This record gives sequence, C-alpha cells and structure tokens, in this order.
Amino acid sequence: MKKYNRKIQLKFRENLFGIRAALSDVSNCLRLGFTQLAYGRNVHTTIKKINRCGDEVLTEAPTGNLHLRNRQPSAALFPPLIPVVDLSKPDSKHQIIKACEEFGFFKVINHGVPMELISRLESEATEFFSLPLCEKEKTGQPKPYGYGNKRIGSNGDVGWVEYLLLTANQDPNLVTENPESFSVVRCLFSQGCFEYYMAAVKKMACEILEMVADGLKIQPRDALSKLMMDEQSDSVFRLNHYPPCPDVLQSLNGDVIGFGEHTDPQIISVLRSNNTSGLQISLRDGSWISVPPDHYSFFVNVGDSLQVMTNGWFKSVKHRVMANSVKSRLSMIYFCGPPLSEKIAPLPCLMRGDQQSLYKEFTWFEYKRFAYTSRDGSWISVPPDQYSFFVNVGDSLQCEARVMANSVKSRLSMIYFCGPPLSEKIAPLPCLMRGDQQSLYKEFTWFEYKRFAYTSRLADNRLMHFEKIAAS
Ligand SMILES: C=C1C[C@]23C[C@@]1(O)CC[C@H]2[C@@]12CC[C@H](O)[C@@](C)(C(=O)O1)[C@H]2[C@@H]3C(=O)O
Ligand SMILES: O=C(O)CCC(=O)C(=O)O
Ligand SMILES: [Fe+2]
Repeated sequence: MKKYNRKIQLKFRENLFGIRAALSDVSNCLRLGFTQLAYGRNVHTTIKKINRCGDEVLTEAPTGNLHLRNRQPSAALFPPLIPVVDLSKPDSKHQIIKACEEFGFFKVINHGVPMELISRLESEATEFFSLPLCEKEKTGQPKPYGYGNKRIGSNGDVGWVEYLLLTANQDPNLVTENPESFSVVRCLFSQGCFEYYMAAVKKMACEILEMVADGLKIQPRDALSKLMMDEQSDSVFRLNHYPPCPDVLQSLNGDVIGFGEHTDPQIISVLRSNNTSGLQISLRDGSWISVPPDHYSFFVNVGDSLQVMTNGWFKSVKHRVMANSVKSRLSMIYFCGPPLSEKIAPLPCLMRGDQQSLYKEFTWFEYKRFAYTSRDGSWISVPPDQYSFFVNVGDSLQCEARVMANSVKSRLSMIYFCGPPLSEKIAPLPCLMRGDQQSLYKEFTWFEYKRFAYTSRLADNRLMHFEKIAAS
C-alpha cells in the first residue's frame, strides 16, 4: 500500500483497454464496464528501450495490464510451502494427488529430463529473443502460433513479455491454422533442439498423468495420458521471455504484470524457467504467493480440463507472472492438450453415488474457443475526482470493483444503484445476438438473481451459476 493512496480498483476479466481508452471512448467504456463522466488525466506512459541490435523493444507501456497493480491480498505471513514431488519415490502418486487437491500446483524433482536438453534449448531461446525484432517477427504473428510481443492471445491482453507459441504436435498440419510458422521457427533453432526437449517433457507429463490415474483409481491407467499422447493431441509449447522491466516504469505504475492472472485451459502444463522469480500462484483463499525459482526443477499446473474431468476434485490453479526489474525471465512450458474433438466431461468412474456432474460436456475445441475469447484479470486504480461521477456496469459485463482502505484520508461515497423491477427477466438482448450466436446465460428474474447475489460472498463469481457453459 506504500506510495499508493487511491481507493477504487477495478478488476477486468475483460482486460482489453487501458484507462486512457476508458476515459475517451464510449464503446470501450462499455466493454470495460466502467466509465468516468468527465475527462480524466491521461495515464499513458512511454518508455524507450533499445536492444543491442538497435531496435526499440517493448517501447511503450501498453495501455492495459502494465498499469495494473498487484493489490490482491498479499501472501500470508508464513506462506505454505509449495509441494515438492520426487518422481523417483514410490509414494509420488499420493504426493501428486494431495498437491493437486490442495494447490493445483507442484514442483517436480528427479524428473528424468536431461539437463543438457534443457540448457541447450534455453540458450538457443535466449539467442532467439536477442535477435532484432524484424527477425523475430519473420516467424509470423501469433495466429495463434508464432512470435508475439506484449499482446497475449487475441483479446488485447497485454503484458511485459515476448513469446514464441508453437503446436507441440509432430505434424503441425493436423492442428495448426498457420503451420508455416512452425517450420520457420525450426530453421532458427538447431536440429532436434525442440523435438528432444519436448519428447522428454511429454514423457514426464505422461508419467505424471498415469500417476494421477493410479492415485484416483481411474481405469485404465492411461485414461488421461492417452489424450496427450494421441497423434491428434492439441498440445502447445511456449517460450516466454520477460525482459527486465525498467525501474522507472515500476515506480510509475506499481508492480508491472508480465503475464496477467489466468488458469491454463489444458489438462496439465509443465513449466520450467531460468533462475528468475516472477511466477505467482493464487491460493484457495485468494492470496498470492511467489514461486521460488528453481533452475533444476519443473512446475506442474492443473488446467481447467483436468478440473472438469475430476468434477472439481482438482482445481485449476490461477497464476500470473510479475515483471522483474533486474533479470530476464525465460520460461518454457508444455501444455498437454487433448485432441480437438475430444469430449471433456467428468470421468464416470470418479462420480460417487448420486454425485451430480458439475459441468456440461463440451469438446476441447469448444472449450478452447471459449477460453481464448475470455480475458485475464488484474486490478487498476481509479484516480479520485471530486467533480465527476463514475458509472459502473453491473454483472452483465463482469467488471469487478473493490475499495482499498486509505491510511490518511476518510473516503465518503454516494452511489445510486439502477435496478430493474423485481419481476423483470434478465437475459441476453435478442438484438445483440449475432447470427447463430448462443446465449451464454440462462434466463432469470431480477428477483431470483438478487436473492442469489445477496446470499453469496463478495468475491464469488455469481454469474457462473447462470452460465450455460459450466454450471457449478
Ligand atoms: C489471454 C489469453 C491467452 C491465452 C488465451 C487467453 O484468451 C486465455 C488463456 C491463455 C492461454 C494460457 C495458457 C497458454 O499459454 C495459452 C497458449 C493457452 O492455451 O491459453 C494461452 C493463450 C494464448 O496465449 O493465446
Ligand atoms: O512464463 C511463465 O512463467 C508462465 C506463463 C504462463 O502462465 C503461460 O504461458 O500460460
Ligand atoms: Fe499459464
């Protein structure tokens, strides 16, 4: 809270635009779900940074997440230790199950991936990221595969990061919309460099998923692993490079986000990074803890698909990366995805007695499309202004707001909440549905929603109960 006394913060699930856009463009305001009825200060920041080839890299602080501050409840005084699973131990499957239940995240040692493979790919990746921007851009824009800089995904999310996103499938033509990007990238790295690394990590991921199946008594043992071993599997490989973030930007904007908070949509993700901090995971109570970097280990994230397949027994872990002002962070992540046509639903053998399925069945293709059109979430501060009003769009646009206490001044606010009649049905407006677009929400009356909202907790994602995709 130091050097920081503004009070309202907004969290954008739809994190597309920066505050400058929010103050000047009505349609953007609607997308943000929040606007100020007056002209505000422009908080856009430009930082020039020249790499050794003379390119300007990450020159302008993107007007989105980079301004967003990390003000969620911080780590507890004595944060829990991140579980460590020793794959060489006979009881590792039990450790894995416990870690997946409690954290959705664990560290793996004695993983069997040769250090030479790791170091070789890591040093070639470092070399790649130090190429002039125009060379890196030759690998193609991320559509979804290729080289990306600052912009993450297709929704305008931004971060202090550049990356290479590739299909992990041996035959890129099977799953990629732009298979050519893969061959361009391959030419820039030495022969076999990706393939050997990916094969070793894939083997480890397969063992982990077999241990999960064993631990949960899922039959056959390869019920989960076969999804990522399938020749049509839609697994993804990613190299992320987070350049050191200039102090000046950090001090102007508070903590700068490298990769905004999100869960990985796949089954599991296997991450390895150089010895640089930045990765944080969110605990069940909503607090964030930093993951101490470890050059020799891998980290495993439970993804959304495994959450669904275990009917919520395991929870996918929310995580993010904060920029580091001193060191570059380089991470290499293998995301284990099923084939696009695979149906994702709770495994029947895990349903006890009359337990209900918490999720509707959907294909990986459908879920991925859904995940790729939603956005990550971070918080920004709203500069106070005694002469203006602020307008908050309600749950329909999912802009969350919170108020932080101020150590110096009292805050007094007056709010008029515009509610419909109690009997009014709340549902997507037919005139806004394009073509064969499906309604994302079940219809409910304002009375029903209000009753529900008033009995849920502040931070609950209440609208989830009305979503058609994943009812909880
Ligand atoms: C903002 C986004 C980037 C992402 C697609 C998404 O809309 C939400 C999920 C993101 C994620 C996280 C895990 C992987 O890095 C990734 C490739 C994926 O499958 O889902 C990214 C997506 C991306 O960078 O395009
Ligand atoms: O780069 C990292 O350490 C994590 C990035 C991440 O979460 C992702 O690419 O999905
Ligand atoms: Fe991730």
